Amino acid sequence: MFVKHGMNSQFALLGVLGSSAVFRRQQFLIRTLGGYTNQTHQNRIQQTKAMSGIALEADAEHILRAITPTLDPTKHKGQAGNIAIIGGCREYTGAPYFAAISALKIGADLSHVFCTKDAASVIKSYSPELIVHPVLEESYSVRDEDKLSTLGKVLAEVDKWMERFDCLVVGPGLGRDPFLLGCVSEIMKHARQFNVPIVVDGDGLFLVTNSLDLVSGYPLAVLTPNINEYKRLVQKVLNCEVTDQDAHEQLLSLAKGIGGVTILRKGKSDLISDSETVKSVSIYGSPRRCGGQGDILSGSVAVFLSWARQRLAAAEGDSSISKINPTMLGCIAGSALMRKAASLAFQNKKRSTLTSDIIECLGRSLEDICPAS
Ligand SMILES: NC(=O)C1=CN([C@@H]2O[C@H](COP(=O)(O)OP(=O)(O)OC[C@H]3O[C@@H](n4cnc5c(N)ncnc54)[C@H](O)[C@@H]3O)[C@@H](O)[C@H]2O)[C@@H](O)CC1
Ligand SMILES: Nc1ncnc2c1ncn2[C@@H]1O[C@H](COP(=O)(O)OP(=O)(O)OP(=O)(O)O)[C@@H](O)[C@H]1O
Ligand SMILES: [Mg+2]
Repeated sequence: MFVKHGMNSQFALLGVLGSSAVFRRQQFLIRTLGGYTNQTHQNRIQQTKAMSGIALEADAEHILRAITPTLDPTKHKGQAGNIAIIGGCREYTGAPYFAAISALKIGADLSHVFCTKDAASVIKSYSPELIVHPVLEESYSVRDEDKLSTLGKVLAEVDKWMERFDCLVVGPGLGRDPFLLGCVSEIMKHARQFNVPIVVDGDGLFLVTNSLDLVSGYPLAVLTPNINEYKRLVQKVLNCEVTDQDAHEQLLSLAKGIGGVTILRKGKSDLISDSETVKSVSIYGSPRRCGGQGDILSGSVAVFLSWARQRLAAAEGDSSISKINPTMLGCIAGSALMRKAASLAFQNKKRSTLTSDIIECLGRSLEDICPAS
């Protein structure tokens, strides 16, 4: 994992900061993100603004530049990210594919999909780039007396890989089969034990809304609800209806109510909160609402969250940025890139824009903001 590969010693840190490109990125971070340290005066001002409903547009392009790693010939495979999607069942094979391929297109080195057997061969046939594990089982394929041993096998398969993952994305195209969701709950508990960040989307949010303990109090959990998923979360946790008038306060309360997880509320503007602060991403975007855009977002957030953790680990010991929350950075960067790619794709394809067209624009969108060389 990044943090393991990260250079922890003081000597290494000086080496990192000595490189002018990296130093400039650190300065970006300090300038644009210092406000995330909830003890700072600036943040208290931001908090007050958030409470009064003023939009706090994130400086998303600066964040993208600050956390995107340079392409360095000394790096080896895996250091730019090893992402795993837990999703894909009989009904849905597109969603896990979209999330996994987006992670690669942005710059992750490896992208895995853990799905049901039915879904695996279909997903493999979409792309040879993905590493597909046909390990999950739905109720219809397991006899009651075999359920315990099947759960053990599923966990053993995922655990073999867990330590190597920089982030899990739980939920794209997962379905809602009770036995399958039970297995995924256990996978999430193991991920927490290994301190692996978890982005929860799609049917993962259906699971989590009914079992909040799976993420509650885990600072490396990110929830990315759409309009329906957000409504269900608000009803369950806050016991009220969604409000757009006090959207910031409600999001803060929701993130606090789930023990400080980070929530990215998708919509016309994406609103992001880690229970301490609220940021919005409104730049770019597309009027097309084709299915699958949220899956691109979840794969993107996983990559940027991993890169943000790596960047912050490299600056370990620098008190000015040590309290910056990597989950906020990952969400802001993922949201901005997804919206820029959607906007570019729409310029070309207009009404016929599809999720695959947006995925094709991810590389150029990042290149425009943060050139590879
Ligand atoms: N091409 C694909 O494979 C795509 C798959 N998707 C996946 O589709 C799943 C649902 O996402 P949505 O954004 O549509 O979710 P929403 O919650 O926005 O809407 C789903 C609708 O279907 C109902 N529903 C879904 N599953 C049900 C079940 N088992 N029993 C009863 N009602 C059920 C819900 O109540 C709701 O009305 C997710 O796993 C998501 O990742 C989407 O990401 C879109 C693209
Ligand atoms: N009205 C809008 N204007 C601009 N962008 C939007 C709008 N609504 C959503 N988006 C963007 O589209 C992306 C996906 O959001 P959406 O609400 O479609 O997710 P979803 O329903 O989970 O998608 P999926 O079909 O993949 O499940 C988000 O990054 C969000 O920024
Ligand atoms: Mg979705």
